[in-house]
Amino acid sequence: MRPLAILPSVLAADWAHIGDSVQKVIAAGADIVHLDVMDGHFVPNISFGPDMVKAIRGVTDARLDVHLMIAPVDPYIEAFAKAGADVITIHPEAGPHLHRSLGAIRQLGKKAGVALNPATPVSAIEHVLGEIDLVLVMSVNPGFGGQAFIRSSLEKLDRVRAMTAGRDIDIEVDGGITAETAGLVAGAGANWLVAGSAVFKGGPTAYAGNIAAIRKAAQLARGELA
Ligand SMILES: O=C(CO)[C@H](O)[C@H](O)COP(=O)(O)O
Ligand SMILES: [Co+2]
Repeated sequence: MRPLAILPSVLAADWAHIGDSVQKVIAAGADIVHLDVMDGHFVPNISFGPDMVKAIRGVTDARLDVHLMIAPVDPYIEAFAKAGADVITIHPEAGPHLHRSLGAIRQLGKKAGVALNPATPVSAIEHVLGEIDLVLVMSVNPGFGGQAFIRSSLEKLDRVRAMTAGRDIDIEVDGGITAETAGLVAGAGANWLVAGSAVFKGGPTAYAGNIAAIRKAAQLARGELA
């Protein structure tokens, strides 16, 4: 089994104290930081750009997982790589040549991911399996935190697991992940669990308990706990 990771999405962090929030959530047990970049065009919301990634890079050595919900994506890949991303994930709909964009990410020395929207078929990754390090299964429609988990993503995770079996590819799930849904997605094959609202709810004193509850549910589903 591939290592389990819990990734807080800073979309739900305290943006007035972003550096502090990120450092506290890492100290509370988070494994990797998930950064949602939205352009108001590919998705109906605007978040932040490479300068925010650079600022967060400046306050932590933790891995940064940058989820690009922007189109066109190609002109911005290098800026996010230079800003300090470790993983860059793109949507197949965001550029004309997915294979080329993935190659560009790896050329910059970064891990490359493909994100599948709820309506995007798993076949979108079939011919780029050799070019990716990660598949991100969206379990909400992209654009906002705090949405309800879409259950059909469980079947999609199953299919992604079958398609990527035997390859060095992590399976990430993003949207509506809580202590309740974490076990379901981990049981269906996800090993990177993104959670925004469910990690940051209750403020800094609650981060450790929130992360532990998500991790425990996932570990139970993976058969790692009695
Ligand atoms: O990519 C995203 C939205 O497009 C976010 O990563 C995701 O929604 C996380 O937020 P929450 O855990 O609150 O659902
Ligand atoms: Co995301």
